Amino acid sequence: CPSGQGGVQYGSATDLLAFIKRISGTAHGTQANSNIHLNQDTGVLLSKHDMILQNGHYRIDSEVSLFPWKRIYRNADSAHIPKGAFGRVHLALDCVTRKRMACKLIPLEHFRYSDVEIQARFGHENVAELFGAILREGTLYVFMEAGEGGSVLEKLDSCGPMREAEVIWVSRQVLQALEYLHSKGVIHHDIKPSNIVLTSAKAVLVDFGLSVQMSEDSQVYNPKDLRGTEMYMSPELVLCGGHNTKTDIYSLGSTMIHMLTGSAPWVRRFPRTAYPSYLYIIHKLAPPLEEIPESCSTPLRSVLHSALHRNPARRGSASALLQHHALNPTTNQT
Ligand SMILES: Nc1nnc(-c2c[nH]c3ncc(-c4c[nH]c5ccccc45)cc23)o1
Repeated sequence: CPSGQGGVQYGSATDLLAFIKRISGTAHGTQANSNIHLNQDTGVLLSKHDMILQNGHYRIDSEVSLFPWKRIYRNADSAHIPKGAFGRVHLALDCVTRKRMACKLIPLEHFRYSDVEIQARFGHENVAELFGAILREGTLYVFMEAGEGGSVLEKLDSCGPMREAEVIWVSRQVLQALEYLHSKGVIHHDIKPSNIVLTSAKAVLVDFGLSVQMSEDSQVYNPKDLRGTEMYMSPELVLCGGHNTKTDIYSLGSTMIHMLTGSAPWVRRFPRTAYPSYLYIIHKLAPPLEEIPESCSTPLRSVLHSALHRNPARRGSASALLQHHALNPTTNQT
C-alpha cells in the first residue's frame, strides 16, 4: 500500500468473505499473507455511509472508539471452557458519525471462519447485522449490530423470570430468525439466553461461531464434534448420530423454560455442583417437561411440548410454531 495508506477498504459481503477466508487460512497456518505480518490494519467495511475510513485506516481511538461491555465465553455455561473459546464484546462508536455498534474481539488463533461467514451471507432483521471486520496485530475486530439492552441471560439474572407475553415476544423473533436460517440449511447450534440480545425494538440472534450450513443434498448433519451448551442440547445432538435444524427448535424450547422459570432446564433438579455434565441426563430423561411452571398457560405449554418433542421428526418446525395460536396472541383475542 502507498505510504500512510491503510489496508482497510469498503467492500461487499463477497469482499468481506474473501478477506476472512484469507485470514482464517492464515490463522490455521495454511498460507502467509504479507499484511498479516506487518502492523498494517487490514479489513473490509460494508457500510460506506456510517463507518468513515481515513486513508484506508479504521483505527481504535482514532476513527472508532471502543468501550468494554461484556466478556463472553463460548460454552461458558458448560463445565469446561475450551481453550480460547472466549472473546470480548465492546460498544463501538464511529468517531465521525457516532454510529453505535458492537465490536467482538477474536484472537486470530481462535477465529473460526463461521464466526463471520453466516452473518455475512445471511442477513435477517433478527440476526445481528454484520458491518465489517478488521485484523489488527493478531486480533480480529468484528463490527456488528448492537443489542444495547444486553442479552436475555442478563435480563433473567437481573430481573428473574419473564412474563409470558415477554417470552412470546422473544420466542417469535428467534423463530423468525430460525425460519430464515433453517430455510438456508443453517443450524445455529447454540441457541440459549446469552445468544439472544435486545434492542429497543427487537430481539436479535448472535454468535454464529458454532453454526454450520448443511449440504444441499442432505437433510442430516453428521457432527465431527459436540457443539453447543449442554443444558440446551437436544437428545439427538447428544447422541452424535446425526441431527438437523430441529435441534435448534429443541434448544429454543429449553431457552423458553429458562425465560419462564429463571433457570436453565435440569439445573434445579440436578445442581451443577453435583453434576459436571448433563449429557447423560439429557439422553435418558429428556424432555424436561416437568420444568414447565404450573402458571404456564395451556397454549404456551403446547408450544413447549412441540418444541421439546424427543423425536425431532415430530418436533414443530420454526414455520409451524410461528403459526401456533399461542405465539399469535393478537389474532386469537378477536
Ligand atoms: N457472543 C457474541 N457474538 N456477537 C455478539 C453481539 C453482537 N451484538 C451484540 N450486542 C450486545 C451483546 C451483549 C451481550 N451481553 C451484553 C451485556 C451488556 C451489553 C451488551 C451485551 C452482544 C452482542 O455477542
